[in-house]
Amino acid sequence: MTNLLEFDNIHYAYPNCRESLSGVTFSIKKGARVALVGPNGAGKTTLMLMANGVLEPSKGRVLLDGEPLRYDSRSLREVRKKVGMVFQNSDTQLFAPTVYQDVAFGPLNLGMEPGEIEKVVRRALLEVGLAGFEKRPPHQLSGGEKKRAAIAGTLAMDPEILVFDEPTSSLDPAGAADLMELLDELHAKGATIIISTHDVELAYLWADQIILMNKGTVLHSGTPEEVFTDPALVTSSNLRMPAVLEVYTELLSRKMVEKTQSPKSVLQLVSSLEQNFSKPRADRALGTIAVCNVDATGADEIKAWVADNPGHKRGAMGTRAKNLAEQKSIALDFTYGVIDKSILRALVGECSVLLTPASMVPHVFRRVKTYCQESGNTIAVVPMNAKTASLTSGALKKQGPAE
Ligand SMILES: Nc1ncnc2c1ncn2[C@@H]1O[C@H](COP(=O)(O)OP(=O)(O)OP(=O)(O)O)[C@@H](O)[C@H]1O
Repeated sequence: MTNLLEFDNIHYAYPNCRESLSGVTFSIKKGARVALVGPNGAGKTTLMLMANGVLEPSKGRVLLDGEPLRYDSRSLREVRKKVGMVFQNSDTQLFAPTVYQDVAFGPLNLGMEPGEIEKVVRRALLEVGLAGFEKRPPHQLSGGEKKRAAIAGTLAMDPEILVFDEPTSSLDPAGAADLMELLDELHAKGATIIISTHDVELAYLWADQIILMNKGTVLHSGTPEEVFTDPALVTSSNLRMPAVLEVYTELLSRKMVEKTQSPKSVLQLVSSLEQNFSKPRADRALGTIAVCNVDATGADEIKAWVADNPGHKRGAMGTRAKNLAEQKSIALDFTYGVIDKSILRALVGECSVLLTPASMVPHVFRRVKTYCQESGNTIAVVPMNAKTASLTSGALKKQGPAE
């Protein structure tokens, strides 16, 4: 895979200050999920502002698609079409009298036709779960809604790379989980995503590349496992190990689990323990997981299915699925980490149904299938209807049948 974005020996000092970035070098591949991780003042925000040319390095180069960034206004316009930035504080990004006008601002500046603007604004608002919010003044929105409106403004430009500074910092746990699901959806549709965070749990679980920073330098660029299983590296960046790894390390030292791939989630940790204490048994009755594509299934069909299957736990991924559940008074058992939770329930013989947007259906099938391959357990994952089944062929082709 080629490098989409490269930082080559970047130095930067704010006026009359000492250097905030000192010789930062790393690259990002197309389609990556990257987390810049580091303590306060590490230089994460400053580096992100380099990604779409808001700041120009005092020394070194930023390369986009192999081409060094140029800082004249015409070149910067092109860069900002490709690299969208969502700031930590949404209030600095939202300024128009209505949500519609805010989201339309970028496309309007690009000189898009009014008909086209309307299309992209409606699509962006639908994507972030804010359809119907067009006329609302942004300052009256909740923190989570403001964040989504700011993301819609960026999506309206259809960027290839999305950069989020501390995306979950002002959100409650449910809001943060919703937002990360939205990022997963955008990633599933092909976006390259970069976030900054000091939340090690989130970075460890979500990213496939970690850029560990401290004091304006990169300590390490590598996989989450490489970074977070190295206690010296974690300590040198004033961070701590993710809780699940800390528990795993303790269990390892007591020989209560075998040394295998480091667990990323409670599910994987439980699987390691289970492998040691009770080998998976072919005769054990496991629950099934039904998956429903909410983008192509009528709300009444879903409600009827749920009524016909009262024993199933219910989970929803993404705002559209959660909104639908709320509108139709479908009580949810899982609203975050839903795939892992449904697998955990299946392991004790309980069935679940997951309501998900179309883009996440193949992902659910792949995740369950991967779990089954790794654990030796066999959990059936089934499409709720034909409109969901049609989305699963890619997932099944890649990894063989799901059941
Ligand atoms: N506008 C500015 N003027 C002067 N110095 C700044 C400015 N913005 C940031 N700095 C300094 O640059 C360094 C890096 O700050 P930066 O905000 O990039 O770090 P960060 O890793 O994003 O921190 P946080 O996690 O707290 O947001 C810090 O020493 C900070 O004081």
